[in-house]
Amino acid sequence: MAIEQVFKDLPLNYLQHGFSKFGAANIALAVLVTAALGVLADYAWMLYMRSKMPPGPFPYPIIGNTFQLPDNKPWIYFEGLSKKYNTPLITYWIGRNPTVWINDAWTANELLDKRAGIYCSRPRMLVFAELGAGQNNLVNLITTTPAQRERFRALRKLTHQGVGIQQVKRFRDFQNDESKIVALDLLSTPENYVAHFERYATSVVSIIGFGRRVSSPEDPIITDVIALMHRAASLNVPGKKFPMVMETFPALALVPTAYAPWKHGLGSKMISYRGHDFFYALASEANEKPGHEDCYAKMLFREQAKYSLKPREISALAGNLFGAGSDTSSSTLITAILAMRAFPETLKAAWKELDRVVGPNRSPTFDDDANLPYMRAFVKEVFRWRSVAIIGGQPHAPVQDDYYNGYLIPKQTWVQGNVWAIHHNEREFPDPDRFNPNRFLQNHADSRPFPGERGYMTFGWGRRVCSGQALAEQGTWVTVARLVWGFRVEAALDEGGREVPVDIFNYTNGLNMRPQVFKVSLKPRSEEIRQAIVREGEQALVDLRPYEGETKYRMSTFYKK
Ligand code: HEM
Repeated sequence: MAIEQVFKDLPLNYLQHGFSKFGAANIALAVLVTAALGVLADYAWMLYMRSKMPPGPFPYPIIGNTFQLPDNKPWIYFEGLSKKYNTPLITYWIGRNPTVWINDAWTANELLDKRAGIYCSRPRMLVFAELGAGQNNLVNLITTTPAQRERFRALRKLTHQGVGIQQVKRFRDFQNDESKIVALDLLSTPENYVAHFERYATSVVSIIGFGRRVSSPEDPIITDVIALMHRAASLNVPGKKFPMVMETFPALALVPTAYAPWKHGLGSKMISYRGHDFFYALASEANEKPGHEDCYAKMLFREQAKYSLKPREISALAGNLFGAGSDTSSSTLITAILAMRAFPETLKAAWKELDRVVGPNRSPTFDDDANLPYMRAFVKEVFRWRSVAIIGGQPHAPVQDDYYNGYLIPKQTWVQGNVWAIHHNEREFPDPDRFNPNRFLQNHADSRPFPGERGYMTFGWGRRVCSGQALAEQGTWVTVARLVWGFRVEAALDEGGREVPVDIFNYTNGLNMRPQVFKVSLKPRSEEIRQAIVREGEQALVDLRPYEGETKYRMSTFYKK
């Protein structure tokens, strides 16, 4: 409804009558008193909830703690609050909306893993869900009713049929080949390492989803989708600015976009948004093309009738491969390079192992994993040191009121795992900013107890744990192992021949974070290794030929600002 219509529909004649009968001043006073009583009652409710919920800074009426937030990286601020209040759980009010932040691994494990049946839902989310990737998208599904839970199970099952742990072994050949091409590309244009990683990550999910590889870093599927993901990631960081405030005042989302600057860049419930039509077009195109019968898009259309899949669900499931899988995986590889550049002593230990087990005439493959314990620890430390989904992705929400150490966590509260704080706790990870693979070596003096078998919480928890975890872990392992095996990662030199320093804290401010662009020198470790990279890379290009292909669709054609 246009805003003009709202004013048109107001019962103005009643207002005029009221003004003449009671006087404008009296009416204004009555309105003010009612509003003040409303704010007081609301604030009393906030304070009552505050007295029951985990501790945190004192909220103000209506605005809560919003304006106490720092401009950047609130996860560091929440880590500080957790230390200040000496509690793993912090309640923080954005407007009138309390979020419970979990800052400790054991508490996260207790609530989100052990009580997974309670913490399996998502809260109502305006920015990410209703105006973003869609409320019916698996990543945003609320699971408070039996019908919602049934839908969640169906969509999650379909996702696992596509990229679940049982499936990912069959992707190893092309994932390995794409990673060989990264090494080959780094020989000729090492300065473009970010673009090579983005191409790799996008190509892998594109082959899985659509049977089509992405051969150029300039392919719009990369540039468009990753740009969109960065925007979504920055919008979803709790902050002082719009649009997070819509989460506490959902009515703001009803204002037409033309009159609502806080909504620009977001979608609308009414029109095609967030690239849904684009992903549906990509999926249909793949479905109609002969060949690659096992690709995910074809599977979705085959299962459409059985699961009563709506077009929007097909597009969301297919689009999630890119949305959840390309920026995350490529950002993790950039972090790996930063770690190698900043902590060269860890490369020496890895080279010793790789030279003994693999040698210079071939690169490491999945079969070497069991014989490369240091390399395995190295990749685990990459996931721990600077986890890309730094606040654990979207919030969880309990489906019923719950209590932890006597504190109330009301049904449908935002519950956010602060992965930064969890992975920075000195108790589990002494000297946490040091990149130290030894933490993950069995019985090493630097290793400490941590809940769960993996030793990190990079992929989330419980029933919402990342559906692409196995795919991301195996791809990151093989690519990082190949990069370490193949390259000397050293300081870049400026025009004056001086080493260009790197800053291990200089990260973007998104919900998915990555290092800000930094300069680094990547050179093959030896002539034999260089030749092996060329030989393997060229063979990989041949082996990947069946996946070559074009799409006629562009996201920009569909995506409306
Ligand atoms: C390094 C790479 C990745 C990281 C660090 C990562 C991390 C995460 C995290 C933290 C969550 C939220 C978990 C929670 O709410 O507890 C998540 C959810 C999800 N991820 Fe990933 N992810 C990665 C790669 C992928 C890939 C490659 C795919 C698919 C191809 C994928 C698909 C998904 C999906 C579908 C969800 C939503 C699950 C749900 O809400 O039920 N992710 N991921």
